[in-house]
Amino acid sequence: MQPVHVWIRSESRGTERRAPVVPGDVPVLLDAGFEVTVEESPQRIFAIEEYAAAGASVVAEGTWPDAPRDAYVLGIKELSDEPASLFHRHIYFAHAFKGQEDARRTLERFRCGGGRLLDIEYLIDHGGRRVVAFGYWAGYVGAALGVLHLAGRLAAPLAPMAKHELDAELEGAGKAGADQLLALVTGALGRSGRGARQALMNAGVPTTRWDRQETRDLHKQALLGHDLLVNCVVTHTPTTPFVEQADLDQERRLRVLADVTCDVTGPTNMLPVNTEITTWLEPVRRLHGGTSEHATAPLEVIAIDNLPSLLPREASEGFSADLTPLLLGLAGDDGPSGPWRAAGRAFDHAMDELESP
Ligand SMILES: NC(=O)c1ccc[n+]([C@@H]2O[C@H](COP(=O)([O-])OP(=O)(O)OC[C@H]3O[C@@H](n4cnc5c(N)ncnc54)[C@H](O)[C@@H]3O)[C@@H](O)[C@H]2O)c1
Repeated sequence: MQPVHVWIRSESRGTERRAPVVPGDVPVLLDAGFEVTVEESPQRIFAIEEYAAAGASVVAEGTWPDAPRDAYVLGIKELSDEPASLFHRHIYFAHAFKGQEDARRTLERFRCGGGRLLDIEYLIDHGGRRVVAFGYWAGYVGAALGVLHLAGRLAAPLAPMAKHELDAELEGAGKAGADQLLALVTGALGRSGRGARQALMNAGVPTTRWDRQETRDLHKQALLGHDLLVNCVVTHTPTTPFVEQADLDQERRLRVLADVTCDVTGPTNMLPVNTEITTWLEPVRRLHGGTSEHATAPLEVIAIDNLPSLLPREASEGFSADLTPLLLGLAGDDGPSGPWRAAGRAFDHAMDELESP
């Protein structure tokens, strides 16, 4: 077994309250012989005292550039802009392998310092499936926001909350008439689809579930016959979109799209009537004013790309439960386990692309 040092850094984004490993999972790493260091953080949902009580070493916020060279620096979202060169092995969601904004700059920083990026999005199993993701709580919050908006109970700006507060709102919405709504979840068998179904169940909203099989021959009228569509589909092959511009002038019951997938500019956007995300400040945007001819209501969209951050405690707990056993795989005598090797290959590929003209 190889000695491993995991350094949990503070998040650079002020609204990011989640943690990749929760205090309750620190002993799992310590018992396996890991060294665990945690940076202080003003916004993290878990107090630093909880990490200290669990046995982690505590250091000041933002000190990871001074971490021992062999430490794995672990976070969730983007790094701070400094230092310019990165020489550690970093584990986080960098969104830097598909030509996204800032991708090149991020990769250049790794090249400059000789560090490595093990992007959590690229931790996959033999079947190519992601092994750790925030999907469940994204679906839960996405569906909840859709119901609350339809019930006239969504107050902006949004802010991180506790699950019991959100559930109380959902229950209230159900009692106030949301249980008369009809919801459709697409991608219903996936991680976020399951979360969405649970939130709708908590609100008492009758829900239709569609996954690949049910959308093979898309029944557009059936789709438009729901008040709320919660889209949780992941697909890499362009297929018939669920809602297109031409559908909006049709007679329809559909009033709100809660787009959990948020693939708003991608070639496989299943809701091409929308091409922009919405935000915590303005969670809902109007896409169509409705038609007098059919007496149809306006159509609105909620497409927030950081939904799990609104339930930071539950999102962190679920994520940590999946990530912690994987971290143990960093210590293998024969080198890191399969998912880490897959993430390493994705990084090498991205760096090769960077070099090519
Ligand atoms: N908005 C956010 O804050 C947020 C947070 C986390 C994840 N996400 C995104 O949510 C999406 C869902 O993630 P997940 O973890 O639930 O994925 P998942 O792979 O667990 O589930 C996707 C589901 O889509 C189904 N599917 C694929 N093609 C379909 C089709 N044509 N019709 C119907 N169903 C189809 C699959 O069978 C699967 O059940 C991802 O794009 C992810 O990046 C968004």
